[in-house]
Amino acid sequence: MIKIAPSILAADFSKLGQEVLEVEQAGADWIHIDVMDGHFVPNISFGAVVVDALRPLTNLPLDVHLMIENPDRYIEDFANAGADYITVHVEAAPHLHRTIQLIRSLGVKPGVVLNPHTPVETIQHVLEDIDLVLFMTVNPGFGGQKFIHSVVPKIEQLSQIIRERGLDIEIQIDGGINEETIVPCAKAGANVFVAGSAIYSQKDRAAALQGIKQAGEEAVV
Ligand SMILES: O=C(CO)[C@@H](O)[C@H](O)COP(=O)(O)O
Ligand SMILES: [Fe+2]
Repeated sequence: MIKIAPSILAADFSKLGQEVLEVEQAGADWIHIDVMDGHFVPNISFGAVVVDALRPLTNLPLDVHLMIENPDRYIEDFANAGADYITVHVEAAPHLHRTIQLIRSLGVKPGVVLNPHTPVETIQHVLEDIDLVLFMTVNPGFGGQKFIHSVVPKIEQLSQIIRERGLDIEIQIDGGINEETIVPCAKAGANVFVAGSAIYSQKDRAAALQGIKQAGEEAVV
């Protein structure tokens, strides 16, 4: 089953609640929340107060993508704010088991994120401990960037490892996802897709979201 997680980074922040409800009605499966600190990535977005504000509005899973240094310092804030998934970059988490255990101990599903050039081998020792792997298909920091195709073999590599080890891990893709780019990723085994500009920049967000989802579902039949 293909899940779509609209990224609110591309939404109109002056009416964020409405923007979330609109994609929920359009059939969104999760809400993707991009947290940027201006250090790990060259951009600043928002913090846990936004998760806290959105939590009462929707029952959809809130998927928090932390693009920050020292993620351990802020994980409790995001858990208390109501995050369902918290994903941390392996490039920013040198004590990865500790970080994953912290997320799990707070009742939140842990995930790890790989930048486009970071090898799958870097997470092979934590796969038994996580619920989600997020492959970046752009360099993190901004919405609206071009999809990097050379990530697709990494998705295939992880899918094979997951099959061999009999694990239950969601494979999420983030960056430049649209009706075309979802196809090779879904074929490679990914099942959760973040889409920011491809949904929020469209007048008919419902048609955009459903078009992307349908393209993903058709790719795997
Ligand atoms: O994490 C990030 C960017 O760092 C993403 O979640 C973007 O927000 C996705 O935007 P599009 O590439 O779909 O416009
Ligand atoms: Fe993201």
